[in-house]
Amino acid sequence: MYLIGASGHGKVIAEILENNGATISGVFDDDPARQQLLDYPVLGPFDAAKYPKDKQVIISIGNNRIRKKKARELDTSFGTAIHPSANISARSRVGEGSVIMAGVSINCNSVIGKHNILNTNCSIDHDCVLGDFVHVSPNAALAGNVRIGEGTQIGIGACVIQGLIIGKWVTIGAGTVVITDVPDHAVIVGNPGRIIKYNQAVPDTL
Ligand SMILES: CC(=O)SCCNC(=O)CCNC(=O)[C@H](O)C(C)(C)COP(=O)(O)OP(=O)(O)OC[C@H]1O[C@@H](n2cnc3c(N)ncnc32)[C@H](O)[C@@H]1OP(=O)(O)O
Repeated sequence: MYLIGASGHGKVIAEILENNGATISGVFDDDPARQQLLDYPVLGPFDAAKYPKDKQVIISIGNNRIRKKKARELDTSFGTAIHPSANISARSRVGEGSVIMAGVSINCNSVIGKHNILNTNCSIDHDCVLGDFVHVSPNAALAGNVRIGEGTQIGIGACVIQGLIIGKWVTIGAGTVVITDVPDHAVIVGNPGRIIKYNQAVPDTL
């Protein structure tokens, strides 16, 4: 597996892969200041043409927009990293490029999009549908039948009641209690959650 992104998020993914007995064949980052990720030297920017195509890639970048931009740029196949302690229903699906941290639960009939981050101990209940490039932060919880649009971040410890539709490129603040649908690009905080502003729109062509 190749990792693109040598930040703290990359460390967590590297450890998951190690736990699973996978081989990390290279770690890459565009930032020349990043020289090392755990025991792995950072090999500079990733150039897909230079590396064998038989190995898969995970984009280990926490920022949803940057992760999407990188995914669009790369003509390669993407792997997943799923911590052995994650509890994933056999009736749910996890898209390519997604990473599932320790203690995550995904209950039945849920669909997790591509390049998602399901962070430590988050809980995705039955029949949820998450778009691509979503990040559900540590200890956040989605009740049943929740839909999340592309690029949205659910903040640490936030919760979303059942049946809601959360738009794309939304930010749900830490600890927010979401009890109504949320429109695209909204930033919402508090209990009950209220919109405080809107994120800059992200073009579909990003
Ligand atoms: C492994 C990992 O590290 S995963 C990363 C997990 N990280 C997160 O979940 C972070 C989530 N981010 C937040 O909660 C942020 O506070 C955001 C994105 C909601 C807002 O950040 P900013 O855009 O910088 O807004 P800012 O800090 O200026 O706050 C704006 C107002 O909202 C309030 N506010 C911000 N966040 C919250 C929150 N989570 N709950 C309640 N109120 C909040 C602020 O107090 C401020 O109120 P005021 O205008 O009355 O002073």
